[in-house]
Amino acid sequence: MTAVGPAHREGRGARTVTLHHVQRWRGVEDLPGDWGRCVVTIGVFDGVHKGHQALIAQTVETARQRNLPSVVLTFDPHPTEVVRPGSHPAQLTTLTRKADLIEQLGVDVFAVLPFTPELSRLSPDEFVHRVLVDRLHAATVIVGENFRFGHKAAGTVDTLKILGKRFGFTAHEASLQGRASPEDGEHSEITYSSTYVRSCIDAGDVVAAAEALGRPHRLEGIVVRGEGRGRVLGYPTANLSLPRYAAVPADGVYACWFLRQGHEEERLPAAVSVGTNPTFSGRERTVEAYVLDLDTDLYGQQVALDFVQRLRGQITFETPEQLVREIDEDVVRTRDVLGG
Ligand SMILES: Cc1cc2nc3c(=O)[nH]c(=O)nc-3n(C[C@H](O)[C@H](O)[C@H](O)COP(=O)(O)O)c2cc1C
Ligand SMILES: Nc1ncnc2c1ncn2[C@@H]1O[C@H](COP(=O)(O)OP(=O)(O)O)[C@@H](O)[C@H]1O
Repeated sequence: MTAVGPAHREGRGARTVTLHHVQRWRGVEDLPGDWGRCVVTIGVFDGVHKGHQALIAQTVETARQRNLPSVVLTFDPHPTEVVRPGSHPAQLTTLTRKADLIEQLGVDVFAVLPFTPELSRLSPDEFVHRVLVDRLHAATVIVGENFRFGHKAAGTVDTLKILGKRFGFTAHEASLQGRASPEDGEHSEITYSSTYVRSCIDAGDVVAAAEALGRPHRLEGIVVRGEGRGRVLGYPTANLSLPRYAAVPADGVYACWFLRQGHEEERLPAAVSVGTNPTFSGRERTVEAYVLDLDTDLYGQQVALDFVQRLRGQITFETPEQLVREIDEDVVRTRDVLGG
């Protein structure tokens, strides 16, 4: 791990937290500006899918070869929301999870730029000058083939290359391709995108989403109170309060892994319902997990669900007894899918 500046910095509203020896920076002021050169990749990286993973791996590898620190520069909130308020796309990963996933890829620095209207108005030239040159001292910039930056998304990889000549860095574009599976050979490359993963999740195809992500899609939330009906039915369900833009799979019933903060070594099978509880004429769309092999109070706990397979759609049953019989079957199917 390359040492890059002090572990903790306090600046005008800027925060730095060091976790697992990886530096996390927030805000332009927080980027040191007084260190050597680096290899940087820039993007939103929502989902950290296989294409992102390949791009970040290339950045880490290039940095190692040149004995420079590797930097992942990302934005929060999603730029689309700032440019067109109300248009935030479904979010595949929270900022914290994104940081965790990216850190696992071996980067030295995870830097977040708050995406403000002011930042969105910087021309490509200004962005490069202020952020990449003045602050980061980029030696090499590696971005995805579809990368756009600066006011009105006017900047492209070619813009970076031209500005690189002027400011003394090199720019490279990396394809966002990943191999479908190692045994499929070299002709099975597919281009991954966050939009594609969102559409899989939206359609309930969590298997295709997992294939593109390289791991199951995860929803994280806090367990809140529901109607108090589940326990009466014999199937108590932990109802998740989710982050605002969370990418929720299509209504239906899913086999998931259930994880709890503070119990990191444990993952339990769960039969999960996504929908409005039409049998009871519910209105609110909820995500509720019946956790197999567990009987404990979960209210207020931070939990996560990894979506492995869709079992069926939501059904409006005529009686609660019919619903319970179907949930009996869902539990059997969940064990079949997840094993154990
Ligand atoms: C595995 C599973 C499958 C479910 N399937 C359906 C369904 O097909 N139709 C439906 O109306 N509700 C379904 N539900 C949701 C129940 O109606 C809901 O869990 C119950 O009303 C308890 O709600 P509460 O947690 O708010 O008390 C399902 C729940 C689980 C755990
Ligand atoms: N195996 C389990 N799966 C899910 N929740 C459980 C389980 N065992 C106990 N619980 C507790 O029961 C609560 C759910 O009971 P339920 O009657 O459905 O109430 P609510 O409508 O408030 O969700 C959960 O929030 C959790 O605290």
